Amino acid sequence: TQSTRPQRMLAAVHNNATRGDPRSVVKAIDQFCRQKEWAMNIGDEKGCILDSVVSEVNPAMVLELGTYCGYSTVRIASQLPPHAKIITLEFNPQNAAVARQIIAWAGLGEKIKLIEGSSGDWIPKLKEQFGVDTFDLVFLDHWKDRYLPDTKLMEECGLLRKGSILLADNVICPGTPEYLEYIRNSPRYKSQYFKSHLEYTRVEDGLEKSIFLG
Ligand SMILES: O=c1[nH]cnc2c(O)cc(-c3ccc(F)cc3)c(-c3ccc(F)cc3)c12
Ligand SMILES: [Mg+2]
Repeated sequence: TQSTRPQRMLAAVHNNATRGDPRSVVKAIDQFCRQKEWAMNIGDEKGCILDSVVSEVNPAMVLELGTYCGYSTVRIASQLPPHAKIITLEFNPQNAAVARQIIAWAGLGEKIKLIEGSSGDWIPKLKEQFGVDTFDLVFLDHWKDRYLPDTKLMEECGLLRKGSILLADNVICPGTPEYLEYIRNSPRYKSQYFKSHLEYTRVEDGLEKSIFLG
């Protein structure tokens, strides 16, 4: 039967990355996406901006909305201090199955909790189910129409504290106009735009970094 793109990406990781070496997993995926098949990982150019935000925040608790195949999950987790954790939500079971194997290959299973399901369902359950207090960093990379409702949901569920950082992918391509309008005009956030390009292309895209002011 026909393989899927995520399955071919996983094969590229098994064939080209060293087990237990997260940077080689990231490199193998970027190589696959540049040379073989485009895929919607954040990629290396926006990935470097992600890396700099992660190292600046040095988070103990991270929430990622949208795992896909685990590229950014691995990229973030490889930079976390010991005992720090990332919870990542993925809606698509096929993507989640591939992400679990890519995360395992990178050797980061201890730092990463992958939850299958919708962000709207799971965000209200994170405190009771996983003993989460607040998140130091949230990476929004799931579905453009969910960025704003999920941000409001995180506020309502008390998952953000003064100083929590939200980093949102794709605010230009495909674009998240309602989210940008809210976050840039709300007195409860201070935002900054990082201009970049859509992964593996020359199309403009960017990341929006926002600090929750409480
Ligand atoms: O959905 C996305 N979630 C998280 N990151 C994404 C990303 O980094 C890129 C894209 C993207 C795909 C194709 C294209 F031409 C331009 C942008 C998408 C996306 C957008 C609309 C779609 F219909 C399906 C995928 C996502
Ligand atoms: Mg994205």
